[in-house]
Amino acid sequence: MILPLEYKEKMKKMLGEDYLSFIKSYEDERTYGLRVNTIKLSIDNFLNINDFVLSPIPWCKEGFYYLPGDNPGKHPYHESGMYYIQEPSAMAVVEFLNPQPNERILDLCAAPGGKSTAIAGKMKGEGILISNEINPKRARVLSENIERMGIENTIVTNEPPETISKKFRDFFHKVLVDAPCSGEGMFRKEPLSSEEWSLENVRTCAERQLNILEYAKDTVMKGGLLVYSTCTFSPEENEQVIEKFLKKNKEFSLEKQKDFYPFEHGQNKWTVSNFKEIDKAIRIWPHKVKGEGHFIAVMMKNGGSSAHFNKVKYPLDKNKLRDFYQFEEDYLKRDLNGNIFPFGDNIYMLKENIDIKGLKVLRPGLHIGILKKNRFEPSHSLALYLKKDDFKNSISFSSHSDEIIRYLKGETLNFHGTKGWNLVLVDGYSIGWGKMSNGVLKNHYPRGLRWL
Ligand SMILES: C[S@@+](CC[C@H](N)C(=O)[O-])C[C@H]1O[C@@H](n2cnc3c(N)ncnc32)[C@H](O)[C@@H]1O
Repeated sequence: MILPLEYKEKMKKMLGEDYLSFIKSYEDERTYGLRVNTIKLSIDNFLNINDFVLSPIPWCKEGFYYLPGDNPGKHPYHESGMYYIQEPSAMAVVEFLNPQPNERILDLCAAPGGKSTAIAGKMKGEGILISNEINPKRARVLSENIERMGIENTIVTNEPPETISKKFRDFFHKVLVDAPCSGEGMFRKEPLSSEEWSLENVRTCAERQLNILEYAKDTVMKGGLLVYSTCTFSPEENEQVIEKFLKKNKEFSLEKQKDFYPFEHGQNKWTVSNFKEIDKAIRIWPHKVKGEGHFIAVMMKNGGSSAHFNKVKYPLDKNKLRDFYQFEEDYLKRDLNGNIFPFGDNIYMLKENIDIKGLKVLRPGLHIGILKKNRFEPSHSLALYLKKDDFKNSISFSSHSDEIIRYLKGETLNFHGTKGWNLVLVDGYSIGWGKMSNGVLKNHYPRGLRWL
C-alpha cells in the first residue's frame, strides 16, 4: 500500500520504536467483523444456524471475525437483520458507552449506523435513542439500517449538531460523538482514502470535531456521559481535541476506564500542555490488536443529576386507526407494547414519545405501516421487528433454498398456505411480508431492497 510520505514521517516521529511494527501492520490483511443483533436472536441461536467460519472478538461478546470469502453481507441472514457488518475495533466504542435499557441516548454523528444499532441492541427496546446524521443521503442509509435490525425505540433525524443542541438541553443520559475524522485507521480497509490525507485536512477535522463537541455538551444531562471517538491516529484529532474541550468546559471530566489488554491509553506527550488526565482515554492500535484502530474518550458532565424531560402525548384518533386495529385483530398474536401514533398516513410506535417538533425526522419510531384507502398495509420495519410467534401466519424458507433467493429477488411464489398476510421467515427469523391468495404468495419484499 502506498502511504503519503508526510503521514509516514509524522507517525514515525510519534511512535518511535513502535513505528516499525505499526507500519508493518499495513502488510497484513485488514480485519473483518460482524456483530450479532441480539434484538433478533441470541448469540447461541445465531452460532447454531450460521454457516460462516467465525472467531470471537475479545472486547465485544456479540462480535465475531469472519473470513471475507464467506461474504456475510450477501446472505439472506443479513437481509433479515441477524447481524451488522462492522469493523472490529469500532465495536469497542459502544462497550465504553455502556448503554442501558430505559436511558435516553443521542448518537449525534450516526450514519451508517454501526454504533446506533449496537446501542439499540444493548437498550433492548427500552428507553429512547436519537440517531442523528447531518448528511441527508447518509441519513437515509442509517434509517434503512435501523429498519433492517428491527429496532423499535429509535428516532432517526437529519440535522446539524447546532439544531440538536438547541432542541435537547440537559436531556440525554449518554451522548456519543463518533466524529468525522481524517480516517487514518481506515487506510487498510479503503486504500484510496489515504490519497485524500493531508496535514491541512487533519487540522480542519480537528476544528470541526471540537465544534461538534461544543454543541454536543449542552445535550448531556448533569451526571450524564459524553463519549468521543474517532478512527484516526493523529493526536490533533484525539488527545488535543479532548485537552482543549476539557480545559474550556470545567464541568466535564475524563472517566477512568477498566484496563483491557491490549488496548492502550491516551498519551500526555501527544497533548499540547502535557495534559496528564488524557491517560484515561483509550487508544486501539492495528499493530496491537486484530482491528483497524480507534480513539475513545469517556467524559462525565459533573454537578449532580438533573434532566429536562417533557413527555409528549400524541392525540389518538381511533377512527383514523380503524383499519390498523382490524389488522391487529386479524393477525397479531400479542399487543404491540407502545404508543401507536399516526404521522400523516403512516403509523408509528414508540414506548416514550418525546418532543421532536421542528426537526427533520426520517423515522419517528418503529414504522408499523401505511393507512391506504379502506385498508392497512404493514411496513417492512414491522416484519423485521416481529418474531415468528407474534404473527398468526408465517412461511419459513431455508437459507439454502431457491425460494428464499427468489423471494429476495421479488418473485411471486406458488405456495399453499393461509390466505392473507404472511410473515416470511428465513430459518425461522422474519425477513419480510408476503400476501397469500389461491396458492400464490404475492411478494411484498421492498422494491428498493430486492436482489438483482
Ligand atoms: C465516523 S462517521 C460515523 C460512523 C457511525 N457512527 C457508525 O458507527 O456507523 C462520522 C459521521 O459524521 C458526519 N458528519 C460530517 N460532518 C459533520 C458535521 N459537521 N457535524 C456532524 N456530523 C458530521 C458524517 O456524515 C459521518 O456520517
